Amino acid sequence: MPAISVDATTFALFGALGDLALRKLFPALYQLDRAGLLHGGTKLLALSRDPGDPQTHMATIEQAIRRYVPDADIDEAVMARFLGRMQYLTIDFRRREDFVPLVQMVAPEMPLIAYFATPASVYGSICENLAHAGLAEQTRVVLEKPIGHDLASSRVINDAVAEFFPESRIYRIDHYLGKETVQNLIALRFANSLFETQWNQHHISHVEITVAETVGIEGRWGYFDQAGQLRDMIQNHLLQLLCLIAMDPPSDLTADSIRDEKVKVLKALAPITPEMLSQRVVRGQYASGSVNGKAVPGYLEEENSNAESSTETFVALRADICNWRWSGVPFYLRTGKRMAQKVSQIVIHFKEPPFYIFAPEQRSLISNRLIIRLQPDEGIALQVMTKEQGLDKGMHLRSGPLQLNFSETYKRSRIPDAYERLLLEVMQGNQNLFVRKDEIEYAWKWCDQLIDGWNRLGDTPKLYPAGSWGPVASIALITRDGRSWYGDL
Ligand SMILES: NC(=O)C1=CN([C@@H]2O[C@H](COP(=O)(O)OP(=O)(O)OC[C@H]3O[C@@H](n4cnc5c(N)ncnc54)[C@H](OP(=O)(O)O)[C@@H]3O)[C@@H](O)[C@H]2O)C=CC1
Ligand SMILES: O=C1O[C@H](COP(=O)(O)O)[C@@H](O)[C@H](O)[C@H]1O
Repeated sequence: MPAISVDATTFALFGALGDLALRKLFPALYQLDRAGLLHGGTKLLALSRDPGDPQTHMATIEQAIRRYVPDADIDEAVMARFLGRMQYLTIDFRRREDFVPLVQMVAPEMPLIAYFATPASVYGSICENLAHAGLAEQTRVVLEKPIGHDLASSRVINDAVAEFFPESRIYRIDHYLGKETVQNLIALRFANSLFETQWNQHHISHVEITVAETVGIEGRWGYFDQAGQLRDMIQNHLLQLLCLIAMDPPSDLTADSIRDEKVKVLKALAPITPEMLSQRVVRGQYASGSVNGKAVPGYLEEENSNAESSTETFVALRADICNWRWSGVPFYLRTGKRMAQKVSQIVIHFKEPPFYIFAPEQRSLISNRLIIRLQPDEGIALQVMTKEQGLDKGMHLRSGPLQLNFSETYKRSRIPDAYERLLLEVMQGNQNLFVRKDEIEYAWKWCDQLIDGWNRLGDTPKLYPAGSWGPVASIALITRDGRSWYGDL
């Protein structure tokens, strides 16, 4: 039996036949059921405007689960139980009258979780219609990212939702916060005094955050071309990672204590003016190339593409945090599609010892690094200097890792998908892993100035071959400061 207890809920998935629902959300819900983490009384409502036969739609959902859940995890008894919880309803989320049959399907005594796997432009209508149907009081709403495409549009959406729901019942998803290794950042930093005493500008020279993907835009041109990598990845996932690395210790683990500390970091990010852009930020767009030995088209040759697009698929930048802890410590961020390798990692580079007593030619070797690998091969490595072994070696130094690989050390067969964790947290009414309105707004404010600068300068992205580490200029961005991207890779 699982150690945690979860109350019965009605879980209504708006956009049940969309890409996110089929690829991520239903498989995650199935895994929760398999793990015994869905209460026996929990009901699932699959909501979509497709008027076809409900049985056909349920079959589509079942097929998606069978496709995206590993074969070894498919248990026919669980599948039957899972599908038995589900009802399908055809509903246009903008039409008030369509919510009447929904009310009949919602158990009045249970919390209703309304998950919006839809474009953000319909969030306001769904909230208004839920409220009009008399369902608001029992409802927690879950909003997918991105919320808007800039500060102004995010405020419009957040305000439309806030008209009907208090902040305490709004769950804004950033799925990186549900990744086991991202949560580990909090344990690593605040449960080990070893690190926390070193975690400042006295001891750290710089920080790298890399989220490199090998995938392209996976048929999502319509969405992605309007967004670009800055809005799609930096505004949310990478800035959240930066906050978790840079924030001061929260006084407890409550949602607001953690969020308060994250907001302080976002507020302290130094502006990057248009004059600084060329030195601090590099935009790229992938051209054709080869990824993992397979030829792939360039961004402008993707399905449904527009050959004129100057949307970026890569961003590298240097961010500076203006506070006592981080003054003079650059944070180098980079993320891109169609890169050489899928890897998300954070590298903390520590400063050299204050006085050097070893052979001068070995000086360049000396550097302690903490490498936090978020995916794949989740783990932590601390690069430390030791003496080379052997009578003939004298005091020759070498760098080696103290290594913790999570799957090997803890013999865990499966690291749960981020959505499993996040869905469970919503069911438990716990907001720790969700993003507060002001976090979203400060993140947009900082990203907006970059986009405004690009627009003002008429900036166009630099091409990089698919399967590489991005435009050459992204290497110059860091070598200019006498450093290099760790490992590349
Ligand atoms: N897909 C992904 O990997 C990720 C998605 N997201 C976010 O998740 C959300 C969903 O994305 P995704 O699944 O890719 O998008 P899709 O377009 O695949 O799915 C959205 C679904 O919402 C439905 N819908 C839209 N308007 C209405 C309406 N008025 N009434 C009823 N149904 C409606 C669409 O129906 P129809 O087809 O009829 O238009 C569609 O089934 C978005 O906010 C996106 O930004 C976030 C991170 C990753
Ligand atoms: O939110 C998004 O994230 C994915 C990358 O997520 P990961 O868990 O595979 O690292 C990205 O591909 C997508 O464009 C973006 O919308």
